[in-house]
Amino acid sequence: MKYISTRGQAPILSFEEAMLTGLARDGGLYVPQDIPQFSAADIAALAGLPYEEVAFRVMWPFVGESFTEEEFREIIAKAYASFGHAARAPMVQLGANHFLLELFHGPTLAFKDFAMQLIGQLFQVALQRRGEKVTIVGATSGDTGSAAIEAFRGLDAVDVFILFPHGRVSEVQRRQMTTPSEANVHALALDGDFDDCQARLKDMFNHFEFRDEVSLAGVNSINWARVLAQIVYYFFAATALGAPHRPVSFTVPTGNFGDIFAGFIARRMGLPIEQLVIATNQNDILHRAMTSGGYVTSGVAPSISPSMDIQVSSNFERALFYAYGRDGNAVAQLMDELKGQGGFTISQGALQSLRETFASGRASEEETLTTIARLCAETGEILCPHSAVGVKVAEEHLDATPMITLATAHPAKFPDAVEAATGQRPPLPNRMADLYERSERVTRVANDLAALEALIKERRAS
Ligand SMILES: Cc1ncc(COP(=O)(O)O)c(C=O)c1O
Ligand SMILES: N[C@@H](CCOP(=O)(O)O)C(=O)O
Repeated sequence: MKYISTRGQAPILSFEEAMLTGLARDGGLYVPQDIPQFSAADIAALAGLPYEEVAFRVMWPFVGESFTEEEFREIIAKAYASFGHAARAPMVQLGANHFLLELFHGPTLAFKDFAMQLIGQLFQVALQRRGEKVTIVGATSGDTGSAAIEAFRGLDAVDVFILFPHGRVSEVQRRQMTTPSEANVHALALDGDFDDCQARLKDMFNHFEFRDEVSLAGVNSINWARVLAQIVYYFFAATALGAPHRPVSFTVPTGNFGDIFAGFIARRMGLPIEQLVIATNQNDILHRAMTSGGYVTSGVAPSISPSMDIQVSSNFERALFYAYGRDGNAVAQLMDELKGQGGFTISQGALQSLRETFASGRASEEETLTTIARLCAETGEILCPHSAVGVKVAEEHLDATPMITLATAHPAKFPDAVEAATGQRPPLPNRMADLYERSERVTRVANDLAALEALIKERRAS
């Protein structure tokens, strides 16, 4: 299996190379040259298997020559061993035809652990084999950062620097990033929003002298391996509800478009997904783009679902690549317009293609709070605000097909919003009950590329 860039001008890479490279050198994102196809029999055979076995069968065709089968099975086993639920991704029923897939039982209580725990193991094996070290720089609106730190803390071959927007993540998210004491972990609070963090990260990747000097690697969902790991739970959940014999729909709380793009790939692999619904908070650029065809940035408004406070949604580029018939030049032109003019218009053909796959909706702050309160009263399920955005939008798309909403974080990560809605403050699991007592270590940084690069060069272990 080989990987190509969405902008068509970067070297074609193997899975391992694409994983260690992160952003393509033409500024694009890596996607598989061909998408493996699963027959109805292949899909039916997944029903009832343990999560780890589903993970192996779904991901193996994408990985092939980069790892041996034995290595890859062992990596998967280690990745999910620390999850706090035997099913890894349990599903609960919310209504007659509505299900919630709980993706928050990993070590940092967010869906990011599914991919990050796997990537941590993959990086270790690959770097040890190559005798190399890397500098990981990540941008986070709260959850990617803590999951990355958890996956890479204490590893000799990796320094991990996480940029998060100062004052715009929840206290639990911040503490998860600032309390690890390992010398290879560096939490950086940037004066700006998540889009600024992600823009500086991409600037670093596009500054080849810096990139090569520090052996820059990325673990945001710009990294194909992140998307790959997230495809698995679409198959796991859909087969639990009767796929391939019965189609299902998914609603996904969306920010950087990585999670829902994994659903798009699952669908292209043959999984019968009827509706794939983008659920946004008040930062609704994706919903506006799907409705009007105009992808126009307008500044981030802080919300009670802070991990989705994003305007420049990285993985939308991957969806555009397919909507434009895999035309890298067209994608590169749109991305130039986004950088230069703050937006672009999606062509009629591409918009139609996107609408054939994706539906969309938005939840206001008020609607998010009332959804948390109502679900708690009606079902006893306490939702985090991101999952509540998903549930509210899913309810607008219910029909005869079972709808699965992705619950992307544990409510205890966002206790203020949950308390405002329900009067209850959800407790942290026992293993992190002392999080508020641990001492913090963080560096406040300006939104300045040169200063950030200098700090990273100085801090990383040479
Ligand atoms: C809790 C939570 N929900 C939803 C999202 C949105 O996911 P994506 O960025 O893959 O669209 C994020 C962050 O990415 C998140 O942390
Ligand atoms: N919501 C994310 C933003 C970064 O997304 P990623 O999936 O591209 O890593 C976060 O929590 O950091």
